[in-house]
Amino acid sequence: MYRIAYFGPEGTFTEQAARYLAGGDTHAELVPYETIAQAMAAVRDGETSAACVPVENSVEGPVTATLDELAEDEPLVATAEALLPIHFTVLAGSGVRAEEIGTVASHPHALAQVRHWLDVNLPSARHVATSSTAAAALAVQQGEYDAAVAAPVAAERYGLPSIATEVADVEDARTRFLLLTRPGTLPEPTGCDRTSVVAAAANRTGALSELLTELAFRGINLTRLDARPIKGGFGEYRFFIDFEGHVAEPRIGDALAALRRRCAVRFLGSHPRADGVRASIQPSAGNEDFVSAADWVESVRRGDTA
Ligand SMILES: O=C(O)C(=O)C[C@]1(C(=O)O)C=C[C@@H](O)C=C1
Repeated sequence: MYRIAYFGPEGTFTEQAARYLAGGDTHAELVPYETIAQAMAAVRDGETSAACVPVENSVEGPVTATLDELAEDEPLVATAEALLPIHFTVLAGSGVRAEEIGTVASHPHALAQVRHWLDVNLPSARHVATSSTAAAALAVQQGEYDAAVAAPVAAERYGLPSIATEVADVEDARTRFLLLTRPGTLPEPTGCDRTSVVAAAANRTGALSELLTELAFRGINLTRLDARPIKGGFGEYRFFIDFEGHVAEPRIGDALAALRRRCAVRFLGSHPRADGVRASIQPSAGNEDFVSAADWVESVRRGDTA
């Protein structure tokens, strides 16, 4: 049985992403964990084969708990990703009328995505952060709070009436989710891939710029750059860098080796992009250019300088 841990409880957006990523695998068992750290520990400990967690949202940016967990402990790699449109449903406790709502609970990322809507529609409600959107729905069901901002599936799951649907301050808001496994066989390159690393750039002038220049020199397009503090070293950061391409490609392998020469790098995976965008290749920076240049160096070494 293929077991996938996910950031739960039941009814989170992450559960929807995990179902999508499980695809047609009817043998996949989805197992909820209360925190992102616990879902990732489950795959590290071998309790599950994979973990599904959110990594970035188009409105609120990185999911820092996921980034920090990826940089620490046993390495995990992303083998697939999902991109979900994010529209919220506002759920009220049974018998609670909209004008009586004094508390509204949700995951901080969700509250941030509907701040304007809440200011206009529930101006006197106090915002309460919960571990996930579904945890907020559960708390409302148990009478702890008056309302929750949650995924549409949570209404049915927790039997709560919705007072508003399709709620989102920013149209087209999306969250990207990763399917993480212990390191092993990589997915095949498709031409529309994303590679992720975390690099501990030295704390000195130009260190980050040198890393980015290695990628720029090879015509590699970045898709994300986030800095997270290294705990216990005030002012020291590690950099999460996502870029187009797959480690199996010569140009990406060359870039990774260059990053590795400069600082400690943890590889976080190469996998197909959910949006299907093809990697842009700059003139003289294609895989065949890297291969033929390396062949030429080999021929020079053999004494064949023609
Ligand atoms: O709480 C949930 O439902 C989640 O799956 C987490 C999460 C997030 O971390 O961004 C996922 C999607 C939404 O953007 C809001 C919350």
